[in-house]
Amino acid sequence: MSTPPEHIPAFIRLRGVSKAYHRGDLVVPVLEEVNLDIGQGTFEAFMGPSGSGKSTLLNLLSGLDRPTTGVVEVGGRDLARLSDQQLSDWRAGHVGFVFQLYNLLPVLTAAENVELPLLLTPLSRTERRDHVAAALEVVGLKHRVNHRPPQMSGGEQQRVAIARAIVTDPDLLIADEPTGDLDRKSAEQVLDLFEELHRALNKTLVMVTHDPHAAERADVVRHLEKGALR
Ligand SMILES: Nc1ncnc2c1ncn2[C@@H]1O[C@H](COP(=O)(O)OP(=O)(O)OP(=O)(O)O)[C@@H](O)[C@H]1O
Repeated sequence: MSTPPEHIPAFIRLRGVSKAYHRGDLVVPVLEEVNLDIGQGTFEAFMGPSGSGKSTLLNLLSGLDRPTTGVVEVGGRDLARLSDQQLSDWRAGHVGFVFQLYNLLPVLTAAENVELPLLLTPLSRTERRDHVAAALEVVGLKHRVNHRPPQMSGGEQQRVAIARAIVTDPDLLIADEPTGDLDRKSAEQVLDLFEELHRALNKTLVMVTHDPHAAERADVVRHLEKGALR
Protein backbone atom coordinates (compact mmCIF):
# COMPACT_ATOMS: atom_id res chain seq x y z
CA MET A 1 0.00 0.00 0.00
CA SER A 2 1.41 3.42 -0.83
CA THR A 3 1.97 6.02 1.91
CA PRO A 4 -0.80 8.66 2.10
CA PRO A 5 0.54 11.93 0.58
CA GLU A 6 0.11 13.85 3.87
CA HIS A 7 2.67 11.54 5.53
CA ILE A 8 5.37 12.01 2.94
CA PRO A 9 7.98 14.67 3.81
CA ALA A 10 7.64 17.81 1.69
CA PHE A 11 10.07 17.98 -1.20
CA ILE A 12 8.65 21.25 -2.51
CA ARG A 13 7.47 23.92 -0.05
CA LEU A 14 5.85 27.18 -1.06
CA ARG A 15 5.01 29.73 1.62
CA GLY A 16 3.13 32.96 0.94
CA VAL A 17 4.12 32.88 -2.72
CA SER A 18 2.79 35.71 -4.87
CA LYS A 19 3.70 36.64 -8.40
CA ALA A 20 2.79 39.75 -10.33
CA TYR A 21 3.83 40.70 -13.84
CA HIS A 22 4.38 44.27 -14.98
CA ARG A 23 2.78 45.46 -18.20
CA GLY A 24 4.02 48.99 -18.63
CA ASP A 25 2.78 50.84 -15.54
CA LEU A 26 0.22 48.15 -14.84
CA VAL A 27 0.90 45.50 -12.18
CA VAL A 28 -0.94 42.27 -12.99
CA PRO A 29 -1.23 39.92 -9.99
CA VAL A 30 -1.15 36.28 -11.14
CA LEU A 31 -0.53 34.18 -8.00
CA GLU A 32 -1.61 35.31 -4.55
CA GLU A 33 -0.34 33.92 -1.26
CA VAL A 34 0.08 30.33 -2.39
CA ASN A 35 1.03 27.82 0.33
CA LEU A 36 1.84 24.35 -0.89
CA ASP A 37 3.66 21.16 0.15
CA ILE A 38 4.48 18.53 -2.45
CA GLY A 39 5.77 15.24 -1.05
CA GLN A 40 9.00 13.56 -2.16
CA GLY A 41 8.26 11.06 -4.93
CA THR A 42 4.61 12.01 -5.42
CA PHE A 43 2.81 12.63 -8.68
CA GLU A 44 0.71 15.80 -8.53
CA ALA A 45 -1.56 17.32 -11.14
CA PHE A 46 -2.63 20.96 -11.32
CA MET A 47 -5.80 21.89 -13.14
CA GLY A 48 -7.58 25.20 -13.61
CA PRO A 49 -8.98 27.56 -16.21
CA SER A 50 -6.76 29.21 -18.78
CA GLY A 51 -4.93 32.15 -17.21
CA SER A 52 -5.34 30.89 -13.62
CA GLY A 53 -1.57 30.81 -13.13
CA LYS A 54 -0.66 27.13 -13.65
CA SER A 55 2.37 27.69 -15.87
CA THR A 56 3.49 30.56 -13.66
CA LEU A 57 3.40 28.20 -10.67
CA LEU A 58 5.41 25.55 -12.55
CA ASN A 59 8.00 28.19 -13.48
CA LEU A 60 8.39 29.16 -9.82
CA LEU A 61 8.73 25.68 -8.36
CA SER A 62 11.21 24.66 -11.05
CA GLY A 63 13.36 27.76 -10.59
CA LEU A 64 12.68 29.13 -14.08
CA ASP A 65 11.31 32.31 -12.51
CA ARG A 66 11.34 33.96 -9.09
CA PRO A 67 8.31 34.94 -6.98
CA THR A 68 7.51 38.60 -6.28
CA THR A 69 7.20 37.66 -2.59
CA GLY A 70 7.29 34.44 -0.58
CA VAL A 71 9.54 31.40 -0.24
CA VAL A 72 10.08 28.52 -2.66
CA GLU A 73 12.06 25.61 -1.23
CA VAL A 74 12.93 22.48 -3.19
CA GLY A 75 14.77 19.58 -1.56
CA GLY A 76 15.48 21.82 1.46
CA ARG A 77 17.05 24.53 -0.75
CA ASP A 78 15.66 28.07 -0.64
CA LEU A 79 15.79 28.99 -4.35
CA ALA A 80 15.88 32.73 -3.53
CA ARG A 81 19.35 32.26 -2.03
CA LEU A 82 20.79 31.05 -5.34
CA SER A 83 22.31 33.47 -7.86
CA ASP A 84 21.03 33.24 -11.44
CA GLN A 85 24.03 31.05 -12.38
CA GLN A 86 23.57 28.79 -9.34
CA LEU A 87 19.86 28.50 -10.13
CA SER A 88 20.61 27.54 -13.71
CA ASP A 89 23.16 24.90 -12.53
CA TRP A 90 20.66 23.61 -9.98
CA ARG A 91 17.97 23.26 -12.66
CA ALA A 92 20.34 21.43 -14.99
CA GLY A 93 21.12 18.86 -12.27
CA HIS A 94 17.78 18.49 -10.53
CA VAL A 95 14.88 19.28 -12.87
CA GLY A 96 13.66 17.65 -16.09
CA PHE A 97 11.11 19.45 -18.28
CA VAL A 98 8.44 18.01 -20.58
CA PHE A 99 6.36 20.37 -22.75
CA GLN A 100 3.14 20.03 -24.73
CA LEU A 101 4.86 20.36 -28.13
CA TYR A 102 7.91 18.24 -27.21
CA ASN A 103 10.46 20.99 -28.11
CA LEU A 104 12.79 18.58 -29.91
CA LEU A 105 15.29 19.80 -32.50
CA PRO A 106 14.05 18.41 -35.85
CA VAL A 107 17.50 18.12 -37.44
CA LEU A 108 18.92 15.96 -34.65
CA THR A 109 18.30 12.23 -34.16
CA ALA A 110 16.41 10.95 -31.11
CA ALA A 111 19.74 10.02 -29.47
CA GLU A 112 21.25 13.45 -30.22
CA ASN A 113 18.20 15.23 -28.79
CA VAL A 114 18.38 13.15 -25.61
CA GLU A 115 22.11 13.80 -25.31
CA LEU A 116 21.71 17.62 -25.32
CA PRO A 117 21.43 18.18 -21.52
CA LEU A 118 24.52 15.98 -21.01
CA LEU A 119 26.70 18.24 -23.15
CA LEU A 120 26.74 20.62 -20.16
CA THR A 121 28.13 17.91 -17.85
CA PRO A 122 31.70 16.57 -17.47
CA LEU A 123 30.64 13.10 -18.71
CA SER A 124 32.81 11.49 -21.41
CA ARG A 125 31.39 10.67 -24.84
CA THR A 126 31.09 6.98 -23.95
CA GLU A 127 29.35 7.77 -20.66
CA ARG A 128 26.97 10.11 -22.47
CA ARG A 129 26.17 7.40 -25.03
CA ASP A 130 25.44 4.89 -22.23
CA HIS A 131 23.14 7.35 -20.40
CA VAL A 132 21.29 8.16 -23.64
CA ALA A 133 20.81 4.44 -24.42
CA ALA A 134 19.50 3.81 -20.89
CA ALA A 135 17.04 6.74 -21.07
CA LEU A 136 15.74 5.67 -24.50
CA GLU A 137 15.32 2.14 -23.16
CA VAL A 138 13.24 3.41 -20.19
CA VAL A 139 10.82 5.09 -22.60
CA GLY A 140 10.70 2.03 -24.89
CA LEU A 141 12.41 3.67 -27.87
CA LYS A 142 15.70 1.82 -28.23
CA HIS A 143 14.69 1.02 -31.81
CA ARG A 144 14.26 4.71 -32.71
CA VAL A 145 17.75 5.94 -31.74
CA ASN A 146 18.62 7.22 -35.21
CA HIS A 147 15.21 8.54 -36.21
CA ARG A 148 14.62 12.27 -36.43
CA PRO A 149 11.49 13.89 -34.91
CA PRO A 150 9.69 14.37 -38.28
CA GLN A 151 9.98 10.57 -38.81
CA MET A 152 8.26 9.81 -35.49
CA SER A 153 4.65 9.95 -34.24
CA GLY A 154 3.63 12.57 -31.66
CA GLY A 155 3.61 9.91 -28.95
CA GLU A 156 7.12 8.78 -29.86
CA GLN A 157 8.36 12.36 -29.93
CA GLN A 158 6.94 12.97 -26.47
CA ARG A 159 8.67 9.83 -25.21
CA VAL A 160 11.97 11.10 -26.67
CA ALA A 161 11.31 14.36 -24.83
CA ILE A 162 10.77 12.38 -21.61
CA ALA A 163 14.04 10.51 -22.21
CA ARG A 164 15.74 13.91 -22.59
CA ALA A 165 14.10 15.07 -19.33
CA ILE A 166 15.33 12.04 -17.34
CA VAL A 167 18.77 11.54 -18.89
CA THR A 168 20.44 13.66 -16.19
CA ASP A 169 18.60 11.65 -13.49
CA PRO A 170 16.75 14.68 -12.01
CA ASP A 171 14.72 14.38 -8.75
CA LEU A 172 11.93 16.56 -10.13
CA LEU A 173 10.01 16.25 -13.38
CA ILE A 174 7.88 19.16 -14.56
CA ALA A 175 5.33 18.51 -17.28
CA ASP A 176 3.24 21.31 -18.80
CA GLU A 177 0.26 19.80 -20.71
CA PRO A 178 2.31 16.73 -21.72
CA THR A 179 -0.66 14.96 -23.35
CA GLY A 180 -2.32 18.07 -24.80
CA ASP A 181 -1.29 17.26 -28.37
CA LEU A 182 -1.62 13.46 -28.26
CA ASP A 183 -4.35 10.96 -29.17
CA ARG A 184 -5.80 8.90 -26.29
CA LYS A 185 -3.56 5.84 -26.82
CA SER A 186 -0.31 7.85 -26.97
CA ALA A 187 -1.46 9.92 -24.00
CA GLU A 188 -2.03 6.74 -21.96
CA GLN A 189 1.49 5.53 -22.86
CA VAL A 190 2.99 8.81 -21.68
CA LEU A 191 0.97 8.63 -18.44
CA ASP A 192 2.01 4.97 -17.89
CA LEU A 193 5.58 6.13 -18.22
CA PHE A 194 5.07 8.94 -15.70
CA GLU A 195 3.56 6.51 -13.21
CA GLU A 196 6.51 4.18 -13.66
CA LEU A 197 9.03 7.00 -13.25
CA HIS A 198 7.59 8.16 -9.97
CA ARG A 199 6.85 4.64 -8.61
CA ALA A 200 10.01 2.80 -9.68
CA LEU A 201 12.51 5.67 -9.71
CA ASN A 202 10.94 7.84 -6.98
CA LYS A 203 10.81 10.96 -9.13
CA THR A 204 8.63 13.81 -7.90
CA LEU A 205 6.37 14.68 -10.80
CA VAL A 206 4.35 17.87 -11.17
CA MET A 207 2.03 18.07 -14.15
CA VAL A 208 -0.26 20.79 -15.42
CA THR A 209 -3.17 19.45 -17.45
CA HIS A 210 -6.62 20.30 -18.77
CA ASP A 211 -7.31 16.60 -19.30
CA PRO A 212 -9.30 14.93 -16.50
CA HIS A 213 -8.09 11.45 -17.67
CA ALA A 214 -4.49 12.59 -17.23
CA ALA A 215 -5.20 14.18 -13.84
CA GLU A 216 -6.83 10.95 -12.64
CA ARG A 217 -3.47 9.21 -12.87
CA ALA A 218 -1.87 11.54 -10.30
CA ASP A 219 -1.75 10.87 -6.52
CA VAL A 220 -2.98 14.38 -5.80
CA VAL A 221 -5.04 16.77 -7.97
CA ARG A 222 -5.07 20.48 -7.10
CA HIS A 223 -7.14 23.24 -8.60
CA LEU A 224 -5.99 26.78 -9.27
CA GLU A 225 -8.52 29.54 -9.73
CA LYS A 226 -7.59 33.17 -10.27
CA GLY A 227 -4.14 32.63 -8.82
CA ALA A 228 -5.18 30.78 -5.66
CA LEU A 229 -5.39 27.08 -4.76
CA ARG A 230 -8.96 25.91 -4.13
N1 LIG B 1 5.76 36.96 -18.81
C1 LIG B 1 4.54 37.45 -18.59
N2 LIG B 1 4.31 38.78 -18.63
C2 LIG B 1 3.07 39.29 -18.40
N3 LIG B 1 1.99 38.53 -18.13
C3 LIG B 1 2.16 37.21 -18.08
C4 LIG B 1 3.42 36.59 -18.31
N4 LIG B 1 3.27 35.24 -18.20
C5 LIG B 1 1.97 35.03 -17.90
N5 LIG B 1 1.30 36.21 -17.82
C6 LIG B 1 -0.13 36.37 -17.49
O1 LIG B 1 -0.37 35.70 -16.27
C7 LIG B 1 -1.64 35.03 -16.29
C8 LIG B 1 -1.44 33.55 -15.95
O2 LIG B 1 -0.69 32.93 -16.98
P1 LIG B 1 -0.29 31.39 -16.93
O3 LIG B 1 0.41 31.08 -18.22
O4 LIG B 1 0.42 31.09 -15.67
O5 LIG B 1 -1.74 30.70 -16.87
P2 LIG B 1 -2.16 29.21 -17.15
O6 LIG B 1 -3.13 28.85 -16.06
O7 LIG B 1 -0.96 28.34 -17.31
O8 LIG B 1 -2.94 29.33 -18.53
P3 LIG B 1 -3.08 28.31 -19.77
O9 LIG B 1 -3.90 27.16 -19.28
O10 LIG B 1 -3.81 29.14 -20.80
O11 LIG B 1 -1.68 27.93 -20.21
C9 LIG B 1 -2.22 35.28 -17.67
O12 LIG B 1 -3.13 36.35 -17.56
C10 LIG B 1 -1.04 35.68 -18.51
O13 LIG B 1 -1.41 36.57 -19.54
